[in-house]
Amino acid sequence: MKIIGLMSGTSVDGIDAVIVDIQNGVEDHDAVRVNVLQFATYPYPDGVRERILEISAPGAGSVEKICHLNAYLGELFAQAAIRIAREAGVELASIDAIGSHGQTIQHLPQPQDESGILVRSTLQIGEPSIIAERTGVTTVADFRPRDMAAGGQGAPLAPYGHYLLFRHPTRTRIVTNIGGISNLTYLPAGATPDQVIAFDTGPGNMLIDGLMREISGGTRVYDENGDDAAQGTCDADLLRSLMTHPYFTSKPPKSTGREEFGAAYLRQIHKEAGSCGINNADLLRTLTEYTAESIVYSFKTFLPNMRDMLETQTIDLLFCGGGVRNQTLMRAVQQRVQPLSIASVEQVGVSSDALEAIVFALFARETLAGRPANLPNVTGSAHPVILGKIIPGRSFRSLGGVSQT
Ligand SMILES: Nc1ncnc2c1ncn2[C@@H]1O[C@H](COP(=O)(O)OP(=O)(O)OP(=O)(O)O)[C@@H](O)[C@H]1O
Ligand SMILES: CC(=O)N[C@H]1[C@@H]2OC[C@@H](O2)[C@@H](O)[C@@H]1O[C@H](C)C(=O)O
Repeated sequence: MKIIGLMSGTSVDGIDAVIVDIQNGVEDHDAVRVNVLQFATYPYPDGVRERILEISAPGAGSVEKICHLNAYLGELFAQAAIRIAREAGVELASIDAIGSHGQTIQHLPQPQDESGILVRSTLQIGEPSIIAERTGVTTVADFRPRDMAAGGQGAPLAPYGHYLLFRHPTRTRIVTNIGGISNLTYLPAGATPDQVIAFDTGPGNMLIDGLMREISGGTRVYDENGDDAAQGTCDADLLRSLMTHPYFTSKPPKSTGREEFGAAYLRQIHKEAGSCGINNADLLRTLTEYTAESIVYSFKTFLPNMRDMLETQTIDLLFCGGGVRNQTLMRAVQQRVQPLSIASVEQVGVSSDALEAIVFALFARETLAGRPANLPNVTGSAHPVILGKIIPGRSFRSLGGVSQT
């Protein structure tokens, strides 16, 4: 079956769109083989990123703006689906489903007490009704809230996709996605779903990107190849101080976002750096080392036998997401996991850039087949749940499936 996956992540750099062809029958989910027919990232039109960040910031988003952007992003996601199909030379009518993550504008996974009712919330926008209407294709979206309703963090969800795509009978693997936020999935050799450990490790490129925008007055949105950070020197005292952030020692299940590691946090870091007389180049290098340090700290703190496995090189460390292009960042990770050599997911045959969109294409299939795609031991939900909301397309048909437990 052919499915389109659509994703815009916490970097808010554009819409990742993929068309995958899944050869296996829908009942055969445990040995899924995904063939990527086409992948592209369609940048947001000018000014849209800023508008998304504005409505994501505390106190800044009016309900009108959110309501409008939900519909506008729905249009942009629909255009992305239509465009990727055209570029692949595939008729929309032959697409079985679209899985759309949408754009996270708020993620509040810590329960807030409302007179004894514990409320967790998360909001992804990019109206799926518009995607289904414009494409005629059954669209599955809004994957996170159901996991939250079952007591989970609603994130990270990709680990189930990582489990389907990367688990190995004899090799233990860690898949680390360095997007805006970084998240890892630990897959012990011969893993069963309940053995997967996964969580957000903290900042990915978010702080690096934020500082680059500031330094360049908005003309540069990331540190290309990590070249600027390579010119600076890490400030060991600031790095030590940053590593005292309570997120790192808090035990999984855990997930995070811009709320914790976004603009307000960067302002705080700036203040601290300023009072220590740290220049911009050194601050950029320090933030790059901080990102690497927090990722490797997570490996060593929360994953079993990590130190031994690094020593004996009996683990594959696979990286994906835009951060793999930042060579200074990847060198900083490499130095911290010696003697092991890190690799990209590309080395095991999966596109690093397309991976998150592929995962949401897979999730659409799981939902339409009536199968849960959350991992309760990862998100903390009370039980497995079928994720998402289904907007029927023109020739909607249920793929059958099992009832939820
Ligand atoms: N050539 C490059 N050099 C350095 N960094 C790069 C390069 N290309 C991309 N990046 C980084 O990767 C980021 C985008 O990564 P990605 O698309 O994986 O993030 P995302 O999917 O939006 O985030 P998340 O996974 O947190 O939802 C950019 O914002 C930038 O920081
Ligand atoms: C709330 C939200 O959108 N979280 C994203 C973000 O980007 C990376 C990390 O933080 C992860 O928790 C998640 O995305 C991936 C796709 C996930 O759910 O696994």
